[in-house]
Amino acid sequence: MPLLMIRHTVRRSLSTLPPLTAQHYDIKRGDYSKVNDVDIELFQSVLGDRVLTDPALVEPYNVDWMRIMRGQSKVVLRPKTTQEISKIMRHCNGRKLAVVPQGGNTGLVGGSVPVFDEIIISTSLMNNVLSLDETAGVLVCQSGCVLKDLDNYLSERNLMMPLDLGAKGSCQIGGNVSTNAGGLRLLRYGSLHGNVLGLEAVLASGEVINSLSTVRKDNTGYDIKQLFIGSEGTLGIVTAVSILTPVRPKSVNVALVCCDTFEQVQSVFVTGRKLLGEILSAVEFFDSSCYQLVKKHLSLSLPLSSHHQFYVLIETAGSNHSHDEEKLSLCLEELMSSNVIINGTIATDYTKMKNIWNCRELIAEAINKEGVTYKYDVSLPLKCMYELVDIMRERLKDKALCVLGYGHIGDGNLHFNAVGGSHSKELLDLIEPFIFEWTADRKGSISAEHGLGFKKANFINYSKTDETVSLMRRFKDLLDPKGILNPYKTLPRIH
Ligand SMILES: O=C(O)CC[C@@H](O)C(=O)O
Ligand SMILES: [Zn+2]
Repeated sequence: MPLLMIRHTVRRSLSTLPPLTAQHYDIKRGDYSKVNDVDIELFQSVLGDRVLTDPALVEPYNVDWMRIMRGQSKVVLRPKTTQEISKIMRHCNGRKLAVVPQGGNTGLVGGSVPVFDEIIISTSLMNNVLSLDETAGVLVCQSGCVLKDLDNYLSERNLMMPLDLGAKGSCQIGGNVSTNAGGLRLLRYGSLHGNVLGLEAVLASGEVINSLSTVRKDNTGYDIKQLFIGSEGTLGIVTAVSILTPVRPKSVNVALVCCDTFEQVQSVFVTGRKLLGEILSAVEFFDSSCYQLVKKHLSLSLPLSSHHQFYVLIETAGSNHSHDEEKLSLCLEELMSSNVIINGTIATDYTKMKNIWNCRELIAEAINKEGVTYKYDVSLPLKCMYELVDIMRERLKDKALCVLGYGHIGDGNLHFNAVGGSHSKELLDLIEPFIFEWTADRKGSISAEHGLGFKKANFINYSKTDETVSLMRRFKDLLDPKGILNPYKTLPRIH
């Protein structure tokens, strides 16, 4: 029996330009069958009226959050149970019908929407909490639970999700796990590879792999769940997750500081780590262009003047409010007296704290309102992280409306965004493959946390060796021999 039914909320983007379809990408449809009436009848026999074929209802599932990619799926399936997914997959595999699993559809690399007419399997109705062990702090839930709903549920029990991201109001835990989402507190709580204790997944054949362990230590051979974390729905459909839930901190403090140079931003991080130690829970940075866009599109009241080059958000999470606040104040004083920061403010109440976080968390939303965005999410050594933005700003001058850099400085993760007035091949060619080469030359990763999806799949070799990609293909062939699960994604496309 489910313990709780939770609500599903949807984040919408307001961009109005028509998204690109497969024709724009010069890629061929795979050798898959087309959905026919007999297939629809079979789906209806399993799901009843949870089969959508009305084009108006299917449309939102075909278009990604950024509204830059559109698939042409004719059918959306909305299962509620693992067994229903298993039956659907058995049929699709037998008929060689391609499918795309979809959670909250908040991905940024085109991984969650169809490219051609893949059947969309939405996990939105799989939103039950299955168990919570409050003593061990282990939650087990279906994959369609919305991240924020889970966190709210846990907060009533003084626990929290180890993961937090801007899309928390719509993204689903199954999507988070499938894409190995990083987010805002990885610095403190670590990645999903460490926090997920177990999962359940349905393979292309319909076989259910129950690896839903709830123990912290399980050293019984190959750790199969790790293969599904970050596989972007290409190896199986994650249907349930078992995850660690840390104790919710009693005291949270947030400061925003501003700097003139990126060297100073790095010093904020180094000093913060040294002086705040174990209570440091997030260090995020954004440049002045981000701040300007947030101001322009979201009319937030900005806590500091908008004329500085860089802003750094520092969060502490601990158990003793006055002690933590004092430590944070001392840290800011030290940064001021050593001329690392120009100004800074500490939020003294929840509203101010939320306002500072909004300035950071809503950057992606503000950028989306500006125009067609070329998004890159790279891991780089801290010392050369912003150099990339400077180089790109020079390279794209006169071609891009706006160039922005922000990200999770504590994780060495830069989000580089360039905004154009419309879809522009010229702009794209100036960015790619240059940005991947530059990143690979510095031993970075071409995807720190967003995944490869459709957009970055063909560039995997900048971050993985031929032998590794070949091994990935062998895993794919083993688990999905007909290649029906999320085709055209993650692995490089062979034309
Ligand atoms: O928009 C982006 O490039 C990053 C989105 C997200 O990962 C964030 O950190 O806000
Ligand atoms: Zn991010």
